Amino acid sequence: MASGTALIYDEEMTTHKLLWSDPICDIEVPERLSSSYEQLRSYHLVERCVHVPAREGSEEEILLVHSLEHLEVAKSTQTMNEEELKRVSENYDAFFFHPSTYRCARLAVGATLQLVDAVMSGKVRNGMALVRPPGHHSQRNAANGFCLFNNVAIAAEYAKLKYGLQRILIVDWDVHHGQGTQYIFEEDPSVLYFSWHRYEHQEFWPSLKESDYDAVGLGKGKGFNINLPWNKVGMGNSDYLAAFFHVLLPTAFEFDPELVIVSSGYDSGIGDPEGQMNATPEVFAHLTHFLMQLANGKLCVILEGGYHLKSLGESVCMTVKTLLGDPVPQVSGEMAPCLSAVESIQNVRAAHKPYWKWLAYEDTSFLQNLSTKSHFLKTANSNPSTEHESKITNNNDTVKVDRFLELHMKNILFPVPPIKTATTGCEGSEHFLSEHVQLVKEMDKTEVEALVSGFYADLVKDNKTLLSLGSMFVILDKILKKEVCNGIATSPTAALSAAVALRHSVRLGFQRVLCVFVGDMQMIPNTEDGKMLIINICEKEQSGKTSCKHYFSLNWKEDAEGNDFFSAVLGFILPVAYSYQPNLTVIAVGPNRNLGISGISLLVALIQGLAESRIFAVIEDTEISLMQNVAKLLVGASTPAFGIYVPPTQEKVNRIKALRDQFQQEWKMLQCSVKEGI
Ligand SMILES: CC(O)(O)NCCCCNCCCN
Ligand SMILES: [Zn+2]
Repeated sequence: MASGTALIYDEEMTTHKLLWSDPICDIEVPERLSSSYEQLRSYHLVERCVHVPAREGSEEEILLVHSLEHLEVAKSTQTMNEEELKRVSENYDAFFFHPSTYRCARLAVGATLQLVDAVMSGKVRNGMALVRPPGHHSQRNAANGFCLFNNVAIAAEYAKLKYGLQRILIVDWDVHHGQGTQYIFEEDPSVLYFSWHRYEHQEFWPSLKESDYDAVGLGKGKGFNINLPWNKVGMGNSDYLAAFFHVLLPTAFEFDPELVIVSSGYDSGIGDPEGQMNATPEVFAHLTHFLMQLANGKLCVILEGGYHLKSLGESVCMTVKTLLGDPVPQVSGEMAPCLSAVESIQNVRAAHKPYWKWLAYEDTSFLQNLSTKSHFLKTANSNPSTEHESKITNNNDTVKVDRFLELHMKNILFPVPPIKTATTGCEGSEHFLSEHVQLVKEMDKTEVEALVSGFYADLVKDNKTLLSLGSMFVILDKILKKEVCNGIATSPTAALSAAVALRHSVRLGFQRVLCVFVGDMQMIPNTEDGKMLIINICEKEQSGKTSCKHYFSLNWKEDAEGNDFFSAVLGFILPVAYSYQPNLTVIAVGPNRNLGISGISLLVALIQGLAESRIFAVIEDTEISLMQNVAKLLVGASTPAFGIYVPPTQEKVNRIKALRDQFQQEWKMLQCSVKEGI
């Protein structure tokens, strides 16, 4: 199994720079690259990565996407003087040439391809390339928006050719629409292009009609181009996460890419003069973590934009930290997407309904047909309360943003726990022990009895249960003290152990404990006014207990053909969990589980984004192979395998929709449509 994270950086790419005054292009400065690299060094992240050198992209590789004419024009600029450079630059929208631009652009292409090779050859699992000039605006025959060659588009064509790939996902989280990439793959069903971008109803650059949500691709490519326009500035963490839960991730898992490439622009982050958005650097750790669950972890992150140096640097570090497998920091801010964001999410889901199975039963019926887009213009003048009040009044106040970020990042970059996973010497653990795993000693009986005496004492009869509780307490303590990141234990009665673990965690001081219980829960602890939130995934309604704000019973029967649990995890469990913002997650699998190992693995993999990846897993001791799968995921030893994708049935979609409709006011991350008339 490939491991390791590549970092590609060559300071020669800092020689390209603007030689004359141009208020549009003067933000694309060489320091974008050097200060990002310095930030990575200051957090000791460079030394943890595998260094892969850049190289020059060849002319042949550039011609995979660009015309010979475009290549020749670019090549001819190397020997031009400033006046000639200025004249050539004026042929393009927002581009500048320097005598070294051509060389730098070829290095940017080559660095990108080096990263694709390192990942596809298994030399590393994933990686990041810090490159400039960026690429996603450049087109077959034109430079545009600071971009000369389309690095990411060339990488996709290169990967198809060299590795015979048939499904590549490009995620473009830059705040500008990568229209170049869209044009290149518009008719190509083997490349799924997703972009969100500041749009403001076509007001914002590049102000194209084809950047709107109804540009779904052409011909055979229909459905493989996804545009999510942001029609207001000030979008934040919750808007970005909602876009992943309700648009990108369900589509990405159905598409099942063999490789994921990110057009990683950080001008969608707070403080950036171009984006004017509010998302804080740690959100990129979450976005990266989600994409690492696709394509067996094969993820190539390529720098695009990002013009506030401090915001850019912090976001780059959050991305690389996550690629390295570090715990994902708690995401800040109110977990409630704004009305405008939900509208855009609803529109793009409606536009793509004809092309994706996961959307087949989502009813977008009450939407008027898409031609009457004016229907949603009503929020163009919506009352400000439903939009995010922008934390930073104007992003141009760089010093103010620097200070905000200084404070904000202080309590985020916690020390990485020395050990990933603690476990007892339980059945089957010998298979995954490594330097990342710590065996915990048993607790002695009297100590356990003392701890359990408060409650459930009558339930704890036999020695075996007592001992399993003992090791559980030791693991929980280590997680609480942040000596380990997560832990796993087996139990003869997982339901009892989970209940005891929940009570113990609350008593130890965890304020919000999320418990996801798979199987027959037998006993349901009371959720103590919100200190716990329980999601029970069971085969049948628990006797009498109906769902309420802090207790959900989600009926689910594993599909015989494969894994149909994606819609439940992405459309319900994660939105509720992110709304709740737990500081500990307990995952328990009881007897007669109703989910396959791949469904449970998906749940464990995705839920690691919560509670700073603090997870305690307790598994019924009869489930040896499940235990090993979960343990490997917690250690980070294996890239996830989630089985054969099966779309949800109408009945299952309706069950999730019913829960969503019922609880979307309590847990606002569930929102993915605006009801008529409110
Ligand atoms: C890589 C990137 O997406 O960050 N390039 C952004 C280019 C912004 C150009 N702005 C032109 C404004 C004209 N009024
Ligand atoms: Zn951009």
